[in-house]
Amino acid sequence: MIAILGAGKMGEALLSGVLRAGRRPSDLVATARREERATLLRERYGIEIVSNAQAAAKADTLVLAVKPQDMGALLAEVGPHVPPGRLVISMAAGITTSFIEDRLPEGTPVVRVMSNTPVHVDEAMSVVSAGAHADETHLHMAEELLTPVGKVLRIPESLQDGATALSGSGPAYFYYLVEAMVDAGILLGMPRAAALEMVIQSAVGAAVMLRDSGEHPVLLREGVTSPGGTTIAAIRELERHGVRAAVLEAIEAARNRGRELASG
Ligand SMILES: NC(=O)C1=CN([C@@H]2O[C@H](COP(=O)(O)OP(=O)(O)OC[C@H]3O[C@@H](n4cnc5c(N)ncnc54)[C@H](O)[C@@H]3O)[C@@H](O)[C@H]2O)C=CC1
Ligand SMILES: O=C(O)[C@@H]1CCC=N1
Repeated sequence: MIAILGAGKMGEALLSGVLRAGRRPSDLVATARREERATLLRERYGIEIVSNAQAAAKADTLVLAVKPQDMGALLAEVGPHVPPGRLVISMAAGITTSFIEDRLPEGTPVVRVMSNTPVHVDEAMSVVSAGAHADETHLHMAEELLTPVGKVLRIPESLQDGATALSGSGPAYFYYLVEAMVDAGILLGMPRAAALEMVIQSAVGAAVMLRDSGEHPVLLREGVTSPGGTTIAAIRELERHGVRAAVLEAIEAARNRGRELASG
């Protein structure tokens, strides 16, 4: 049995993905802080909503899906109820496996995961790292849980904060660019709906070519950039405004913020 502790946005997305992948609602339990949330999850997925202590006691795999700031309190609550040897999977940004291990019974296997919101459409990017007591079997169990909702990559834990900045937050950067491009369409006199459709389809087309062509992004961009044409006029402005440096600094700032989260 899998328990999702703190089934908010990410926890619910994983929960629904696991059910789409064919697990039965009776194989899952979840916990929620508010009663309305518990009722909604029960009605939407037909799963049992229990207390954190009950979930910790009955599940073989515990998925911790609360915000980093709530992790200390959650572990203090469930720590005494986790039987030895249970697999604990954390989805939280910044929280290290040692932070979790220190608050659970000695020897608890912990796998740290960073996923992203495309879990909703089975296109997530998830990265996994083993804690001190997690072995191949535990990594494999985490991968089995996450593979139905997208791609999974193993990385050393030292790269987890970087992965959080790159792929955990990644969808937000693309949405931000889409917003800005739609604004540009409005500036050029287009109706908002038309601008949105043009930008979204361009994003989808570009993403599919990136994923399926095997070409490096530089070559794909060169394919769009005609000598003396329109694209290079835009690229010159992006370069002049330092967009590449801004992206590097933004993602580094996200990585640094991740490092701060474990300390509260
Ligand atoms: N939103 C995102 O794009 C991503 C979030 N994450 C990570 O996933 C985790 C969850 O994030 P979200 O789903 O966005 O947050 P959220 O706020 O939607 O979900 C957390 C849920 O936990 C509940 N909760 C808090 N303490 C609890 C407790 N003691 N017992 C039971 N329930 C409790 C809250 O009421 C809330 O419903 C975070 O640690 C975040 O760093 C990871 C990747 C992407
Ligand atoms: O913004 C955040 O802290 C979370 C972690 C990765 C994406 N969202």
